[in-house]
Amino acid sequence: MTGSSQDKAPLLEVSGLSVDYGLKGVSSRAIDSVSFALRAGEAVGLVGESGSGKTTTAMAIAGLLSPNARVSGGQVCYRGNRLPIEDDAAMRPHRWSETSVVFQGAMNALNPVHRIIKQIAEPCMLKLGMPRGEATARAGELLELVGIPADRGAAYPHELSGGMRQRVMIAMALACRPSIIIGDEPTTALDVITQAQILKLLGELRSQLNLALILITHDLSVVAESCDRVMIMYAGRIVEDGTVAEIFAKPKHPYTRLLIDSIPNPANGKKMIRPIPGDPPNLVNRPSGCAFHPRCPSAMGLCATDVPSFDKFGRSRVACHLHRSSQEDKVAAHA
Ligand SMILES: Nc1ncnc2c1ncn2[C@@H]1O[C@H](COP(=O)(O)OP(=O)(O)OP(=O)(O)O)[C@@H](O)[C@H]1O
Repeated sequence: MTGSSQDKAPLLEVSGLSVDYGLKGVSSRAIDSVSFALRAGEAVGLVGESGSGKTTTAMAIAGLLSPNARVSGGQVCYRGNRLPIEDDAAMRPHRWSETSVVFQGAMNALNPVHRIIKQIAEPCMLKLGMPRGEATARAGELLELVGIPADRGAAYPHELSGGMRQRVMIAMALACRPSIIIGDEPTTALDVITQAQILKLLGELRSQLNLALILITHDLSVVAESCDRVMIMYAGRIVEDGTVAEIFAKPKHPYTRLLIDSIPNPANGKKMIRPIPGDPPNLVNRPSGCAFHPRCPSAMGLCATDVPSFDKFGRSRVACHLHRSSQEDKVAAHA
């Protein structure tokens, strides 16, 4: 963990960010009032069930929202400057520059008919204005940086293993010298050993280049190994945010507790992922109050009517009616 980054001003500040998708005339809010800050060199895990809004949050920050998405509120500031995230054209110069994304499934993202060196050199030419020779030399350096000998640059994507292709994707993401890398399930398609190697590489690059990392995953054990902090998302909102040590030792939100409980642990005989009972909510028809209340084992009357705001606890924050300084007393009194 890197406690030293704690005192520095944020590199990225996301405030009240909301994004809606329009589909067949129906609008649904995919993320709602998402706020957080990210410091240089910090690694934050973004965790939640499928559909909780992790990718939408990432795409809004990176300027890669799909055409049917609309930023309906909030702002994103990079080094104190507001990014024009609601304007696709104005966002173009920022794309892949300040924040880059490494997606899962490199085979789909790479062009099968171009040598990998060419694919890495391209963003150096297009975004950094480098002449071809200089861009090719930089592409070779980037390959070496991600652990691939530069002379393998002549290979086509199908000639590389899945892990090597993911390393190529990381090299491409680094091409324009970003300060933030978002890994959107970057190791999901890989076997366990290759997954560990790619996570190790991201960790090494992070300290070598002082990169901030947002790691999107369903897998809390990946977060525990690779991140300083974790943010838990449910139905488009962050419900808990804190250091990995705090959240794993003392999860406050019932959803976080169930997520942690769902991790298999052969040491105590829990061999399979234990799914959380119930289904994630339909975002077109979001439950009132706390969106988790219909599935929450600890829900109270208030949870069905009032949206919980954040309360701070040390370096963590949680949005849950069970955990308000005043409410904690009430709950304890009725226990
Ligand atoms: N292009 C789109 N058009 C319409 N709805 C979308 C689009 N992309 C995402 N959504 C919806 O927005 C919500 C959030 O999706 P998002 O992909 O951000 O969640 P996620 O947490 O990243 O999920 P996953 O883990 O499955 O990738 C979901 O209800 C999803 O169906």
